[in-house]
Amino acid sequence: MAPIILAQDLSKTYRSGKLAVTALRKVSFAIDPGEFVAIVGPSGSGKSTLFYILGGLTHATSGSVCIDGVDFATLDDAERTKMRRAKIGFVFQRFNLLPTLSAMGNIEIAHDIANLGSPKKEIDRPLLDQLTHMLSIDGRLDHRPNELSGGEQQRVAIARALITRPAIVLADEPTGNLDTKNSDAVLGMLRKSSRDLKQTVLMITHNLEAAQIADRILHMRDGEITQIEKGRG
Ligand SMILES: Nc1ncnc2c1ncn2[C@@H]1O[C@H](COP(=O)(O)OP(=O)(O)OP(=O)(O)O)[C@@H](O)[C@H]1O
Repeated sequence: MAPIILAQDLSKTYRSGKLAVTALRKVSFAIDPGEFVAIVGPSGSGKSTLFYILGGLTHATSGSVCIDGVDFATLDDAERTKMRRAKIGFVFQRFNLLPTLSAMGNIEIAHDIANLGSPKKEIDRPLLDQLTHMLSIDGRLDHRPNELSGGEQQRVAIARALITRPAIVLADEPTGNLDTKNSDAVLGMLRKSSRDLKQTVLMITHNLEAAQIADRILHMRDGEITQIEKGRG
């Protein structure tokens, strides 16, 4: 099976004037389609840097990233943006929903953005129904983010990430702002999306216990992967 994410010798050095901070040092790994992988590590170990590079939001200093067989380095900025919209769904710690749109509007706009520049395509209604039901937000779709709990907002953000059937969902501390109950629900949904929808999920977290829900756990320290552990899955 060809990997959906292939990272080879990724290094990143941030420079400002004479100062240089190396955040990643020759990081390599491969992730299979449908796998749920957690990346854990202490603050400053390079997790967010890796997230931004895999999401095509910043460049590596050296090394390569292939997403679904396409090497980022072969794309110009416009092509990379297009690929990011089509292939990657993002879930952030702060939910990042648009405050003036309803939950439904937030999900629909992700579909519209992913299809920008392509012939108009209707939203996938059966998938929308499945996701909103799975995430127990079907009764909340008319509400704006400020009328939803943190857990509900994050579940809307997950529906928004999954509605485009991205090759990968990248989640950066998705439970960082949630209490235990909502955190368990969100982790459960990410687990379910990998198991039932065959969705590849890469989740960054500080929380070693949360990481156990993954199939595999990559431990980072000082910009390197120091250990690969099997999760409970
Ligand atoms: N824009 C930047 N300019 C300079 N140094 C940076 C920049 N971004 C990150 N760093 C440095 O790179 C290293 C890795 O940071 P990174 O944010 O990737 O770690 P992290 O594991 O995500 O940390 P946290 O869990 O605290 O978010 C740190 O030493 C950090 O100070």
